Amino acid sequence: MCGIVGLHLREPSLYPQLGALLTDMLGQMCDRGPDSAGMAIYGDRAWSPVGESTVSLLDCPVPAAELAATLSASLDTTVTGIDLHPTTILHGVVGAADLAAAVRSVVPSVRVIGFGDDLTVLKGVGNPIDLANRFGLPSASGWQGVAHTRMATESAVTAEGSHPFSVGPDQCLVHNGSFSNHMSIKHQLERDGVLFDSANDTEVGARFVAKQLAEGVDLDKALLMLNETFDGFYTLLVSTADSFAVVRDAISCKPAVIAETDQWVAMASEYRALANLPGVDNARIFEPEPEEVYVWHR
Ligand SMILES: NC(=O)CC[C@H](N)C(=O)O
Repeated sequence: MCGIVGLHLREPSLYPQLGALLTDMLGQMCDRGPDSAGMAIYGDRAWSPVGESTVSLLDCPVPAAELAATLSASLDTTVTGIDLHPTTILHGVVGAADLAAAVRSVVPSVRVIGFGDDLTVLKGVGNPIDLANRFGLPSASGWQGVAHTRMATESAVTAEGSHPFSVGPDQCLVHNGSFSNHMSIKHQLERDGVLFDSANDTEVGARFVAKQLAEGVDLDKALLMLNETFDGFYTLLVSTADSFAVVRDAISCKPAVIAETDQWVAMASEYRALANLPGVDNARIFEPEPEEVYVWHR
């Protein structure tokens, strides 16, 4: 199983409702992955203020305020820290990659689970709705959000094994299914210098896409390349700083439904997660075709 939900808002008047809408969608998918979950929000101005970058961390051994004070001194700018156990969020007027590098030099054991100009990633072990409420997801705002409930197939039930995998700037990938040739692709990526954080098969897909994007390949092409390279079962939802994309394998046994209106584009593993969205009765609703790449841009 595993449950995927995602919402790309076109209508700015809906931005304040993003977190509430996404929480409702996530709640419908709890039974597809009740043990751990994760979510990514683009554009929440408390977590990702305009003009600042944001870095999301997992299992940070230092209180957020203490780490922020240390980083503020070393980077000579104001860094703000927010504790959302087991996730920590930091934001400041410094490049996202520089902030992440500074964090790693202060706390080498920490795991960076997301970084960018607009993106906050939150992950944990436990009931997905309990986690969402603990993180404050229902009151989050923004223009795009993704959430995932995990039923582990390829690695242990841990916070770092939960999705989204966010390994490039403002990028996220969530997956329902399992890749069957991920170890050989992982070894090839490692030979190319790519480093991994977990034993999870989905991380290999995320690293593969991030590598293509870093090399200047566009998202459509990167997902076509993923189709050509990865075997196994997958429905993937991939998001970037300006895009929202869905792709499935050739057999497409992992469910997916897309709904689209003038105000939003939404995707979920099952229709019931879309049923409460405003205006869904007038949405264009369809199941994505096998090996077809669907991309919407902001
Ligand atoms: N049930 C799933 O879809 C699992 C997704 C992925 N293979 C994982 O282990 O995290």
